[in-house]
Amino acid sequence: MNRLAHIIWHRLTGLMPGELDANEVLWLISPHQQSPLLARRRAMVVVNRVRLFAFLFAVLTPLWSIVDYVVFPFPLWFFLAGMRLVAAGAFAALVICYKPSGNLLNAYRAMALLFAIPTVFYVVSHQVLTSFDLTGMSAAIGAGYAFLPFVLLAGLAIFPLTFLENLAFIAPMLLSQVLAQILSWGQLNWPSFAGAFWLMALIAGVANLAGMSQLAFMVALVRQAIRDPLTGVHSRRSAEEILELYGSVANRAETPLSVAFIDLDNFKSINDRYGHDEGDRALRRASKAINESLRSGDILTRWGGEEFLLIMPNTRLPDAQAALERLTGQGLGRRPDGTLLTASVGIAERIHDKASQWEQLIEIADRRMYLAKQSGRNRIVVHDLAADAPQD
Ligand SMILES: Nc1nc2c(ncn2[C@@H]2O[C@H](COP(=O)(O)OP(=O)(O)OP(=O)(O)O)[C@@H](O)[C@H]2O)c(=O)[nH]1
Repeated sequence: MNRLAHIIWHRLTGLMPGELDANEVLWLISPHQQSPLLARRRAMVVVNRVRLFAFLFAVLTPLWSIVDYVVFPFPLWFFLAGMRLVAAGAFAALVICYKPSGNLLNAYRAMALLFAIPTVFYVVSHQVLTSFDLTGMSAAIGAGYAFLPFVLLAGLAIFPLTFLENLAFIAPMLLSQVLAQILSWGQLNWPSFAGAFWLMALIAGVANLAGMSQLAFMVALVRQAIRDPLTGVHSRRSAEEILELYGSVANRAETPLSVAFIDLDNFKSINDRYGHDEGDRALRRASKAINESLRSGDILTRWGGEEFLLIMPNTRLPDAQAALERLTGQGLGRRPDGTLLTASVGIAERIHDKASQWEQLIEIADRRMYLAKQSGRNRIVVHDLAADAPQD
């Protein structure tokens, strides 16, 4: 049974573009536990697309009044033109007020507003149009208003969203379609309503798949951009982005943020004695050993060469020190001669070290790491005085 489930899962994930691993496939279902850098990039893309859409709607919505003017009786045109102006104003406000901040909640809000404006427009215009007895060309144009929900649902396809995020947007749109029909209960034509609703559900399904497929490509691209190719841990560039993100969150929420510089000891001798390839393998073993002892939420990055930077959000200095003692106590893998690979570590914490900028925090941790080296290596330094005892 387990094997069957494994085969099915394997086949399904094989359908996904971008060669996602099992964890990443789950990221297509729900935003929960997505990497903060992916969430940040997604939030930027979503807000930028909301603004593009809103700009197009702000221009096109009032322009359509010209067509309405030709085909509709004056009172109906007047009412619809007023609504179009209000909607265009709301779209323009979205373009002006929303800037991509990298915050996913902010991006959801922008999307909800983008979709709420035409949804309200649709529900109200549907009411008004059904109260007029339209014939000929005006009836044909009036019927065109009923396509708005279809356009909205199809528009979801341009956003890189997870399955559940898409559902959260699709459900209210389908519900408002039902609501619009119920409000005009008298004229309800059940077969045509059921047909239209079925078509909407199909479009929603296709848009959901399109959004997830965009997200899959984005996950693969972000992974390539943020990972160090040798060890697979975060690269220095992404470390700086993470520090920027976590630093500002910690400053705002007044929460602790610890960073640890982990510099492998006497690494040059591995290269010199056993060759560069053996050195690479030792680096991979070290990053694996550190990764395995991390708590979820801690982020390991390769700062350069044989130097790693561990970012520990919401962690006070004594807790960070205890975590690093546990880690270095086990050794960071083995050297080719079988002895333990050790490291010199410098730790700094935002509140304890009064560092409001992440650059200061890095500087302090780096200085302490050099103190650890000077004091004989294989030790952890958490203050600006030389350490006196090795780890083992
Ligand atoms: N194999 C391999 N070696 C690397 C890589 N990046 C940096 N190095 C090597 O790491 C070594 C770092 O040497 P040093 O800075 O002298 O430091 P160390 O020998 O670890 O000595 P201490 O830091 O003082 O304990 C150099 O020989 C670099 O060539 C890499 O990606 N692969």
